[in-house]
Amino acid sequence: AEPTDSCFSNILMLTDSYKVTHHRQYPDGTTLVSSYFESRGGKFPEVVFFGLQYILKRWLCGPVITAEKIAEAKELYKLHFGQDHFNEAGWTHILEKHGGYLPMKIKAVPEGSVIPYKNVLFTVENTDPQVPWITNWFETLMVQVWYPMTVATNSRVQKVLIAKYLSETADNLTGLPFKLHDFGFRGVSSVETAGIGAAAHLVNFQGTDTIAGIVMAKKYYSCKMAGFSIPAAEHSTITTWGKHGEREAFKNMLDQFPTGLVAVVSDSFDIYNACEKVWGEELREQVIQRGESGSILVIRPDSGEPSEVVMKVLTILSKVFGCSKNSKGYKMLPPYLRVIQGDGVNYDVIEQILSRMKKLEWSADNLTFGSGGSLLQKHNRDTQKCAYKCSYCVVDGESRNVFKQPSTDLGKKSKKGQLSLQEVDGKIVTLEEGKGDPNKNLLELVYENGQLLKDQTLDEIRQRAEIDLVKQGSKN
Ligand SMILES: O=C1OCCC/C1=C\Nc1ccccc1
Repeated sequence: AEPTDSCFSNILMLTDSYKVTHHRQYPDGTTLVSSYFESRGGKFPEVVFFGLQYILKRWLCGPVITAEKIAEAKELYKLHFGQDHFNEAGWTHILEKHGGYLPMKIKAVPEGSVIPYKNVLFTVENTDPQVPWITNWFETLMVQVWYPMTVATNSRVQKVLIAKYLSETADNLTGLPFKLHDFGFRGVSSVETAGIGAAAHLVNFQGTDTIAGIVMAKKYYSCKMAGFSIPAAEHSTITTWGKHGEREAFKNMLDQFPTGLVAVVSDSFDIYNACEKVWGEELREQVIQRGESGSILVIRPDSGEPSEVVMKVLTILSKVFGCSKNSKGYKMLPPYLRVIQGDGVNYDVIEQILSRMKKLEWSADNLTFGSGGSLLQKHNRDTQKCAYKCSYCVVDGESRNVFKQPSTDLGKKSKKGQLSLQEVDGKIVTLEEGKGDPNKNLLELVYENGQLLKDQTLDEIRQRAEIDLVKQGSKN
């Protein structure tokens, strides 16, 4: 566990209140509770599993239980419930017998795996028969994996979409990793959310402005530099030059960043005038001359109906700077000029823009997208119906397959018995009631008794999550 200055450093207080009372609710003689996590369904038919390793490393590894934390929790729950419900004896047992390490075992599918929903993604069980209630104590923290998993899933679906249009209208897919840039830091609910959400996007892409994600990927996924960005203007660095200062402001951008890529938001007053008169006439020569060193100006609209604005900007720019046809016969701006659309972007808007560009014979390679709230925040646990349920237990030595099957919603039916994830006839399926072959279980032991047994890197995770580029390419 990392030295936290946060007030959330006592995991005895990082659970739902009702769970504090659950040790008294299991049948006497219960020695094992085994639970599992799945996406029961939802928006995307297959999910990218990502983010459990962060939760394990952040909260569950090492001697996380101490006498001080037990005392602090005991006091808090006495006030919270008005009675003594906190299981002081149980946690003291873990402290004394296990040195504060959690007697728990977790098997999970490798991170970055792309798994059809309705499949077990990880299983949890207690390793000390005296504390079976520990399995579901940590449901609260571990189910938060819904967030990075859903962000990675949604981000990947957009990668497949953009790859499709690139394979149809671009010379190659080289630019794909940078075609969806993370703009979401300010739009999420916390710095931690930004970190894990941005890291989830970086499973699929390499363009980000959410620095928290870089830090997260470095610290928890052994990735030295997970994402990249470029010098870019914001409205204040343009508008401070005055209503009639846009030319100076734009020229300053070219002067301050004479080589490489530079992005300039150009809609402060009139994006079309900015493209035609300022970039296209007043600064035209400098833009072209800059291109001689391979440098690129990225013009950024930031308002208006996205597909209409992008098309008008492309049309104006091609009029003043010219354009050529690529190997697929689609129009390309000169190599020193590109466009980035970062306003109102989501899956449907990307589809709308790229299909309209294709119809008007423009290559998708002219454009990059930025996405914020839709990429990192516009999700909830129900988007992929993520749930954690007990499927197996042992009471007085007797094994029991456990399940729920609500007559009022069979979609909430849970899996029974000991589960394993296996490939059967090329399909990934979940085998229930102990029917799986332990040697073919895709779930791997990642955590046992406070130790992380598998330390996965972002690099390997990216490979696992890679989309089928060949299939995309072959579509043209
Ligand atoms: O507009 C924004 O909102 C908030 C996040 C950053 C941001 C823009 N950044 C950027 C980076 C690279 C090229 C162009 C823009």
